[in-house]
Amino acid sequence: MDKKSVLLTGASGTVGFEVLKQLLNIPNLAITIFDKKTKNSIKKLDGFKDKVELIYGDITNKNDVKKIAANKDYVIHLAAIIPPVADDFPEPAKKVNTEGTRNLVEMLEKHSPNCFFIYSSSISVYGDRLVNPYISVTDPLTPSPGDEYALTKIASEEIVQQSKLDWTIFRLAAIMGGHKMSKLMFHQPLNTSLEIATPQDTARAFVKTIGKQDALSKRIFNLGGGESCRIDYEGFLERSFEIFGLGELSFPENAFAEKNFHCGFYEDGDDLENILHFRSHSLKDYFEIEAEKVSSLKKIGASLFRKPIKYYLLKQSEPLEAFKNNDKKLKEQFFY
Ligand SMILES: O=c1ccn([C@@H]2O[C@H](COP(=O)(O)OP(=O)(O)O[C@H]3O[C@H](CO)[C@@H](O)[C@H](O)[C@H]3O)[C@@H](O)[C@H]2O)c(=O)[nH]1
Repeated sequence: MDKKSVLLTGASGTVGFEVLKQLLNIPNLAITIFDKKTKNSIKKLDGFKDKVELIYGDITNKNDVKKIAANKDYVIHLAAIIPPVADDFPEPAKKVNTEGTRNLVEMLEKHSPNCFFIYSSSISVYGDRLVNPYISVTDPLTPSPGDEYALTKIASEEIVQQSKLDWTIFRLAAIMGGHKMSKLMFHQPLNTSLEIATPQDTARAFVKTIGKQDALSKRIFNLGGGESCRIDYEGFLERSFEIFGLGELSFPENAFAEKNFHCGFYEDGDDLENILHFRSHSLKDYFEIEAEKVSSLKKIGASLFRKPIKYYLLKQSEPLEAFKNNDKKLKEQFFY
């Protein structure tokens, strides 16, 4: 059998690193990985040097991208700046997410015109779906105000769809596991309908695109964990706090936003599952995996320092800050 050649960008990321590990289990693949050179990427990727072609570089730099663009059969493009950084620094996010995608697409059009381009977009493109949480790919793209990241993903989707390459786009649901807790936890309204997917299942979808080009070609899919991965955000946080030893979810009124975030249930999420069969985790599995990561010592520590930890978390709540400062604009953004 012919050796197929795969390029993976963003290989040290939460999803990317899982993709890398799974790609290595597939026979007859020549794998090239590309990532920004950082302490984290060096730590995670250098050990794979003898198994893959490892190239560090800047996705926005034409010379760097030229080095990885030739003779590829599959390109899994994950390199991106994600929230909260993307929303705090919209210009770099636009440059990396949108212009980086344009750069990569243009180089591939020249040097690998027959490759299959697999792009990772996000559920954030649908915006606030509190009222109508069942989401389909044909729904309007109406990002929440201030969601700069979603705008970069919408612009990139357009670049991909208008390219001369063959492509597929996956709009990723809430990927849970592997990300650090951030101020974003307070941007999500507690009554949000949440469908998660683990990084492992998400990665499996990307890896299983290999050999499935015909079924995926020029189509956009919602990628989520399915019915067994659904919960409301409050329930999700309650169980997470329990696992970490943080006790009850006891935050004051106005700590959490009431609107203008994203997430929902993917009504047509089974379309991708029926083609790729990538799901293996339910919510129960997710919580078990997370619980295993928390050592008894960590859990005891968290129970002892529950109060200061929650105080520290609460300090990051922008909705509460907006309320306290009576910041009209932000209050309108976060509350009814
Ligand atoms: O200029 C940059 C900035 C980031 N990266 C890399 O991009 C990856 C991003 O990973 P991470 O921040 O962990 O994001 P994930 O949660 O894995 O994000 C995945 O899922 C998102 C949707 O949930 C998509 O938007 C992203 O493209 C996709 O990588 C990492 O390897 C970064 O080093 C670059 O290569 N160049």
